[in-house]
Formats: sequence, C-alpha cells, structure tokens
Amino acid sequence: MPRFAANLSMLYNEVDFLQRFAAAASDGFTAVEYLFPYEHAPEVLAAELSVHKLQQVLFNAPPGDWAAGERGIACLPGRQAEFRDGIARALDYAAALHCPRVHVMAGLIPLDQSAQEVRQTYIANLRFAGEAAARQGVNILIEPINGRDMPGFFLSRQDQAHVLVAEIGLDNVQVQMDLYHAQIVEGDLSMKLRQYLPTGRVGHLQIAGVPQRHEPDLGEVNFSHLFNVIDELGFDGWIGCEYRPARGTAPHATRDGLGWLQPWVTGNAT
Ligand SMILES: O=C(O)C(=O)[C@H](O)CO
Ligand SMILES: [Mg+2]
Repeated sequence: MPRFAANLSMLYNEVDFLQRFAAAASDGFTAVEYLFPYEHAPEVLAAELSVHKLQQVLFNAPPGDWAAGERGIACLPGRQAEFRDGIARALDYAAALHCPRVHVMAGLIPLDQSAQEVRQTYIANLRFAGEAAARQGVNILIEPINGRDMPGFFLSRQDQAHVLVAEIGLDNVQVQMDLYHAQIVEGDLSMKLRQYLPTGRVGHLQIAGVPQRHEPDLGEVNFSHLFNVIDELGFDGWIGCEYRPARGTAPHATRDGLGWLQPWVTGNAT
C-alpha cells in the first residue's frame, strides 16, 4: 500500500505553519514534508513532530535568494561556498528532525556561463552534498521540475536526472520523481514508473493533479491506476502530497479535499 506524506508548504494553508502538523495528524497522516524549515528553530519543529507522532520524510536545502527568484544554487558557478554552507545547515536540521532525505534544488540556468561549466558545477556540488550527507545516513534528492512553473530550471526530465545521478555516482544521491512535473514535461507515467522504480534510484515520489496542481483526483491523470502500479512495483518509499487544495484556504479546505486518499488508508482501493 503506498504511504502518503502531507506536504505542509502546500496543504493546510488554512492554518499557520506550526498548526499544520496537528492538522495533518488529525487527518490520519503519519508523515510530513515541506519546502524549508529555516524560519523555525529545529527544536520547535522537532517538538511538533514528536507531539503529533509524525515523521519528517523530506525538506529542501537552502535555495539561494528565493524572494529574488532563485530556485536553488547547485548549478551556479561561483556560488560553491554558499552551497556548501547551505548543505551543512540542511544536514544540521536533518539530524535534529531525524529526516532521512534532503532535496537539493538545481537552480535556474545562468545564461552568462557555458553549459559545460554549469553541468560540471552541478555534478561537483552534488558530489559534495552526497558525501557530506552519507556521513550521517541521509539521502540527497534531485528533482526535475517543469519549465512552465519554473522557466529556465536546470533539471526538467527524468532521463536527464538519471544520467546525472549515474555520473555523480553515489548511492545516496537519488531522484525525486514528482509525477505532476513528469506528466507536464513528458507523460507516459505508468511506463516511466516501470522504467525507473526498479532501478532503486528513485528515493521519493510526489503527486498533484494536472494541470492545476490541485487534488490528485482532479485533472487529467488517473492516480488510482498509478498507485496500483507503484504498489505492484514494490516501492517502499513515501509519496508526498504536494498540491494546492482546490478549496483554497477556506476552513477545512484540505480535509474536505482528502476523499481521494480514503481508499488508500482504509485498504479499500481497487
Ligand atoms: O516544486 C516542487 O515540485 C518541489 O518539490 C520543490 O521542492 C520546490 O519547488
Ligand atoms: Mg515536487
């Protein structure tokens, strides 16, 4: 049976961030993920996890200057020192939160650098991150993101991510396969799952309806079918529910949209 984690950056925006842990737990989630923990002290987050009996399964390394439009710095020549500091900070949080995965965003392709320099910078940075993370038993994830939501992002396709992971060459550097982005960029999701999950190189899945990034039962993708494929393939990781509830921030907007999840937590899925 697939295991689902609530993405607290997108779900439960009807309440403040620190209240989202309780909301997710009361809806039956046993695991959470979110983009960035850094506005809160690790012990505050750890207390929320502990009180609500939740596991932290994923968060992101510092992405550079998000407000200025940066979406990671891993591929940016000249930012290696900042990248390394960010990995150290992320790993401190991972230790405090007992979190086994950190997503490292690639960044937007810098147009004033050669493609070769950008690629080499990315690979060297990911090797650094992977080696540092391995020392504390953490996996580093890289995620292809669609170019409509993030124009110019360095990483957009599953095949590109798997080539890079092979070249980085560390067991603990893996792919975060977000089926929302994958459907927009390349489609053929069942076959892509069948191609990539058996490699053991996919460390985390994420889902959302396409094209509006609402609940997975809204839109063009048949997620019930995909959950059965994921189950059949024996994927034992987590599936992050990384969508914006269609009811927005109305009271109980997230809970009222969770009907799609019920068969998968009660064992009544077909
Ligand atoms: O946007 C996504 O799909 C993600 O998973 C990133 O962590 C943040 O952009
Ligand atoms: Mg994602």
